[in-house]
Amino acid sequence: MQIIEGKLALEGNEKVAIVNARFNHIITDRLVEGARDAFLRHGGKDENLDLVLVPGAFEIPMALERLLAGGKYDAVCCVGAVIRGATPHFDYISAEATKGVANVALKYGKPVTFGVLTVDNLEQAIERAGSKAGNKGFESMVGIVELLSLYRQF
Ligand SMILES: Nc1c(NC[C@H](O)[C@H](O)[C@H](O)CO)[nH]c(=O)[nH]c1=O
Ligand SMILES: CC(=O)[C@@H](O)COP(=O)(O)O
Repeated sequence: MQIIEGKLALEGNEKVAIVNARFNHIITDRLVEGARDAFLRHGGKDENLDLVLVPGAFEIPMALERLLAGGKYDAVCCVGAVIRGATPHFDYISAEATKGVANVALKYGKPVTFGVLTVDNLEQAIERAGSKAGNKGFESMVGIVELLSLYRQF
């Protein structure tokens, strides 16, 4: 049986964008740090990494669409933090961000990962932004590294 999988190493010439939602930036800034760390530690060059800032998670899909349509980037890592409040707003923002990113990714066939936290409270967000539950930004960029290697094979 042939197993086709990506390597956890960049070639060094890949151009990648991070789309970050500023909302809850106390959290999302940490996700960006994790994503950048992963990119550099897996062979990426800092001059090949761009950070695109949008107001909130709801705006991530449109920024993703414009970045991929422009053809400048080999992959896009999306990060954000949607934290449940007192109203159903959380459900709408989370759903639209998730489905929007998925739909755009399928349209362009380039590596896109979803590192947007959708959590019930700030403590859960902190745990996933560089503490006891890891860093979702780092994890999402590792996914980009793997997909860039994988998609070269087919
Ligand atoms: N409550 C959160 C938001 N809300 C803002 C929306 O994402 C959007 O920017 C606004 O509705 C204007 O279109 N965004 C997050 O990223 N996280 C939240 O917890
Ligand atoms: C995810 C959100 O939009 C949330 O932060 C909004 O809080 P609230 O539901 O209390 O207005």
